[in-house]
Formats: sequence, structure tokens, C-alpha cells
Amino acid sequence: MNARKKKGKSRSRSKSTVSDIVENRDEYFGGGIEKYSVKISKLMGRYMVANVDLRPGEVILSELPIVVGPCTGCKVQCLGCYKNLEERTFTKCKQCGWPLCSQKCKGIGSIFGHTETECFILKQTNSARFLNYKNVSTIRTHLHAIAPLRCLLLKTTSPDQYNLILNMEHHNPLRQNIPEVWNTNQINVVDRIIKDWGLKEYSEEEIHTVCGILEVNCFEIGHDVNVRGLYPKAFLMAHDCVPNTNHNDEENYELTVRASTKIFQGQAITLSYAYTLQSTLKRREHLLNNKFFECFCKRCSDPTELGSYSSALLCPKCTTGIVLCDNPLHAESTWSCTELSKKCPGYTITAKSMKLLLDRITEEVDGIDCNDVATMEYFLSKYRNVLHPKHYINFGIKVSLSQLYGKTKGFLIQELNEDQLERKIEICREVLEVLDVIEPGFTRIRGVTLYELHAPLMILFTRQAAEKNLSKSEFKRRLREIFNYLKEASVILQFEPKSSAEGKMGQAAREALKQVEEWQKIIGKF
Ligand SMILES: C[S@@+](CC[C@H](N)C(=O)[O-])C[C@H]1O[C@@H](n2cnc3c(N)ncnc32)[C@H](O)[C@@H]1O
Repeated sequence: MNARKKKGKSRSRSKSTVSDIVENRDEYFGGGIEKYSVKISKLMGRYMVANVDLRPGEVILSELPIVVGPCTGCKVQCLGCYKNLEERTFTKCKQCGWPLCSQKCKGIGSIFGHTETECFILKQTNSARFLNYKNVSTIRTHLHAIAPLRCLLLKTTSPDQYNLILNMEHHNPLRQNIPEVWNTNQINVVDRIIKDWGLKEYSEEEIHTVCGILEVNCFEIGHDVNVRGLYPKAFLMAHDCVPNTNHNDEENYELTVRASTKIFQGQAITLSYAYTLQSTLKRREHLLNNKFFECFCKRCSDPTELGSYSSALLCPKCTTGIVLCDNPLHAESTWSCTELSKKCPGYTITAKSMKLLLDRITEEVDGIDCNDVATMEYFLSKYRNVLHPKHYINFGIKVSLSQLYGKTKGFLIQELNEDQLERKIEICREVLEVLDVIEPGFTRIRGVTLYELHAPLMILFTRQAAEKNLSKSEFKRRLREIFNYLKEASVILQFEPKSSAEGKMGQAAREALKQVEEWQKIIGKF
């Protein structure tokens, strides 16, 4: 699961209507000191609401996981630390024979790694005899059973934690009717545990339930590793396509959830289970197939996606009109030109044709090298009369360009000419305009984009200041602008892990800010 409206306007977008609230659930409510309480609605089940007004950046909760394990669809990983083992030499656990990065892996015997109990069970069941080390990639599917096994082992080692897990949503009745989901779990998890390993103390239904709980409630965590974690409280946050929280996890998998915007008392505390930079169609499809519910949030219900135009096309008939989905809550809905004046003779496209068009364009984008600035710019130009400038496909390209200008070979920041610096500024501003709608407030991507924006502004400023082309007031205005972007970037990025790319960017922002503050001392307050 993952994490955002303009500051100060959040109250109007509280997720649950009063009539939707059925009952208060106080069992998660720790003696009045928690910043949230749990309510239950017919639509969403249990969900968190703020007990007090929460400021952007404020910690809502911090907690260790109940269970950590490999994701489904992962590559072959170390059972202790989850390093990808497919592109490196590795070893087998001397006891149980399952893959490890080394006999000294720090995850051996660790509570969120390869525990003694797990090792004992995997050894006792002689489970490694099913692992074909001659064809390593075949081991991938065997790892699907590890996280479910870790949950099941809690039944004896920590019954309280097991009961906490069993209290989570599994959507068995819905998942049972999706063969790809149910049958895959039957083969990779249920049959593996019961038939191959002979662990008959668990029923098929119980194992399917645990699989469902992991699918519905896990957070994707870990740094440079493909890991999922089940947390005792954070799972209670409801989904919203413009969430109001952000989260991070530390080396020890501790998860910290912070408010990304102001959250008013009584408002739902939300995160996005889908990728916010995608279109409504894609997000809703993901939520239905992976989280088993239909999203009816304000963004999904609005053809303009709250003015972010993430799904909008340009009209091929009148060329100025915007083509939007007639009913975004129906995947099969037609799309029409919304130009109301007489300029457009009328344009409608079926859902099927729209899908074909977007699939073709997506294939083209997927073929672009992730460092190829020129081809990305060519793509934007090629589709300038087809895709709305803020369409999610264009937006993805612009996010990449906002970072590539100044960073990639041939486009290093000091090498950029004035036009290229202006282009970086233009793209960063366009990206921020959309982010202010779909990922507002203290969000990682806003922090990064603000930092990216300060850099070309600073270079242009120093070049022009050196040429003495600036009046005193212009000098101060430009410096103030840079200062403000840097300040916000450093505030947002201070919450990122120090060793991460974003954490390092936060550090760089703080250092650049100090330099600007030094100039301020010389030239006076700007
Ligand atoms: C991680 S759980 C959240 C906790 C869950 N509501 C409970 O009572 O255990 C995710 C599930 O909550 C429900 N849910 C969360 N957000 C929702 C939303 N915006 N609309 C409808 N259902 C939602 C869906 O059933 C989803 O599969």
C-alpha cells in the first residue's frame, strides 16, 4: 500500500459521510492518547479518523510489523535479509537448505528474517528437496509460501498476534471467484504447505485466509528489496486516490505514518493503495483486482480528476476541446469532447478504442530508454495534439525529465545552456502544478521536485548575477524564490531515511539553504 488537496482545503474532502458511519470501534483506541480512532462504515469497513487536527509532517503512528516476508512475484531472495540472489552468488542454509545471501546474514535468527522456528519447520518437513537450485528462477514460486507460513507459525508461537492477523480483511468470498488469484494460491501456497511439506495442522481455508489477509493488508517495504510487511494498526487506513498521509520504513522495518496535509479532527486518515500518478481507469482496475473493492473517491468520480486532467485527451476534431470520460465510475463508458461552444462538431470514442489507443502509446513509452532525454522530448512533441499536457503518460515522462535535466550524461546541471535550464524550470513547475492536486503537501515526490526546481533557478541566478544583469530588487526576489523552494524541500525530505537518495537530497537541500542564508546576511533580508 502506499500515499494527498491544496493546503487548508482538506476539511471539505473528508472521506466518510456522517450517515455512512455505523459505529465507533474503540478497541484500537489507546486510552485517549492516540491521534486517531477507528470507525466503521458500510462501504469501507473499519477506517481511521483523526482525533485531533494534525499538521503536515506530524507523526500519526510508528510501529514494528507483525510479519515480514517476500512479496508474491519476487525474484529468488535471501530468507534472512531479502537480497535478490538471482544476480549474485549465494548459499543455502546449513540447517534447512533454503537460500541465504551468506551464512553470516544479519537476518538469520532475526525476528523479521529467517527465524529459528521457521528454519526448524522447513528442515523437519524436508521442504528444500522441492527447490531446484540448478534452475534458480524456479525457486521463485516456492518463496510465495514463506510469508503465509510465517503468519501460520504465529498460531503457536504468538497466538495474540495470530488473532490480530485473523481479525484483518481477507475478502475470501470475492477472491474465491477470481481463478487467477485463488488457483495460484492453491498451487503455490496451500498445496505446498499441506501436500508437499505435510503440515496438516493447517486447513485449506485457513491458509487461503492468511493469503488474502497478506494481499489486502500488506505494505510494500524495504530498501532495494522486494518485501511486504503486515502491521498491527497501519492496515486500518482507508484508501483514497488523493491521500493525506505519507509513510516510511526504517532498516528494522519500523513503519512511520505522517500527515502529508493538514488533517482536521474527524477526517478520515488515508493512504493510496494504488499508484497516484496513474489514470482513474488504471487505479480503479488495480484496486478491484488487487484490493477487491471499487473506489468511489472524489478524484475517481470526477472526469477531470479534480482538475489534474490525468486521463484527459485532446479532441482530434476541434483540436482545442478536452476529451473526458462520460462516466469515470464505469470502465465501459464512452469518452467525449467537452468543448461546449459551437467550435466542435462533436467527438465520442468508445472505451475499447480508448484502451487500444492508450495501450499503443504505452507500448511506445515503455520502449524509451529511461535516460533518453531527446526521445522523451520527441514523444511529448509527437503526442502534443493527442494527449492533454497533464495526461498521466505525459506526466510520467515529465517527472523523469524534471530529474534527468541536470543529472544524466550530456545534461549535467553545469553543462545546461539557458534554454535547457528554462526547460527544466518549466517542467518542474508543470509537475508541481499536478502534484499540488494529486500528491499535495509533504510528499516525497513534491520534496524531490522542489529540490529539482531550485537547481536551475540557482544556476541561472548565479550566472546572471555574475554578469551584473540584475537590479537589487530582482536580485532579492530571485533569491527569495530559491530560498522558499529549498526550505520546503528540506522540510519535506528531512523525514526520508538518511541513506536513501531522497534523504541525501534533503541533506543537500539543507546545505544549499545554509549558503543562501549566508548571502542573506550580506545583502540583507529578502
Ligand atoms: C487494508 S484494509 C483496510 C481495513 C479494513 N477496512 C478493515 O476493516 O479491516 C483494505 C480494505 O478496506 C476496504 N477499503 C479501504 N478503503 C476503501 C475505500 N476507499 N472504499 C471502499 N473500501 C475500502 C476494502 O475492503 C479494502 O480491501
